[in-house]
Amino acid sequence: MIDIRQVTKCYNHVTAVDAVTLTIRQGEIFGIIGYSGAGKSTLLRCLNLLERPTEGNILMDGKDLTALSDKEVRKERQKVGMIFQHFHLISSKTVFENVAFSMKAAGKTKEEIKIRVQELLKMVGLSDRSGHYPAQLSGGQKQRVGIARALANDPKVLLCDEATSALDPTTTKSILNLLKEINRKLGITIVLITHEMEVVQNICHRVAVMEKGKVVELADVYDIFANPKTALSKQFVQTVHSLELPERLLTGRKGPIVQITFQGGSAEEAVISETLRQFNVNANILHGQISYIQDQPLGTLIIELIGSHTEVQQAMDYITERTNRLEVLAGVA
Ligand SMILES: Nc1ncnc2c1ncn2[C@@H]1O[C@H](COP(=O)(O)OP(=O)(O)OP(=O)(O)O)[C@@H](O)[C@H]1O
Repeated sequence: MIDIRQVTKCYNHVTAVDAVTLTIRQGEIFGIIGYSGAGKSTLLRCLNLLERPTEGNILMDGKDLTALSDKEVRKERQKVGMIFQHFHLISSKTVFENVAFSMKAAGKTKEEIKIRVQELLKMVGLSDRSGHYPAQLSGGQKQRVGIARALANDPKVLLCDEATSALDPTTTKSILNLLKEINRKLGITIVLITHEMEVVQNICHRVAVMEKGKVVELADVYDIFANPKTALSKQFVQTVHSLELPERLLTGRKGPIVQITFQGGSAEEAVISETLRQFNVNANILHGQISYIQDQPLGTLIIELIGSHTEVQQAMDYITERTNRLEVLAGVA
């Protein structure tokens, strides 16, 4: 468990992180999202004291890292692995040597290193690339080496600094799947920063949204998609879940156009067909999508409801009662 208590980091006159308090739970995948300059990297680097907070404390499993000397911090840092957007591999060393590097520094024997590196390369799917140099690898393969290297000293926590931002969408997916597998199989806590909501949707259990050095929203990932509270979270959610209707569809309709959000159980019920059976209205489907976040369905549907004023109103009340989320987009009857 990582306890971040009132952490502030200032650079001269810039407050990069501003009094952040949050707890990252053991074994979760925790996302930190924000636009460029929000303070994500600085906060992440404070977690293993690559940056010393100007104020506040970082507690890892109850131990206050900010109270330790630099030497003690270096020892504690071995419990935390880190992977980077641009991989940071040593170009003059082979894949094997890159992964082995920090194990040597930690005092492991040659035999221990050999066995462990082979294990790690197998886990990241690179057993056949052991003797290759970074320049001979694709971006995805380089990141796999980065992940193997980060796991070399059996860390409890893995920090990921925009780990997939330099990769294409397919490679991104495979790296995210690998991180998910590592989290599930090894129980390692993962903290990742990103500016892509798709990454959060794909892999995270909880997310903190950052703006100007502060955490403006903290929620389970499903909840942030189903019910984003701040304008910034809404913007991020819309980058993944946006049902934009052409302007011409919003005008000249016969009835109101409503957007319905189906969450959890309601996404699997036949709310619309039951509405049509109970009330004398027709529904014209204009747009819709259903996503699965942490295996939970989240659906959005935009329909035009056609019928008498009273029946349409009753139908809307019924849908609201069943789904909790109905928003009139245009043409109230
Ligand atoms: N070493 C530094 N010296 C001075 N200012 C810094 C330093 N590192 C970060 N900053 C400033 O702190 C603020 C937050 O930067 P940070 O890199 O943490 O944001 P970020 O959300 O990670 O952005 P990005 O996604 O672009 O990396 C920015 O205004 C940045 O210019």
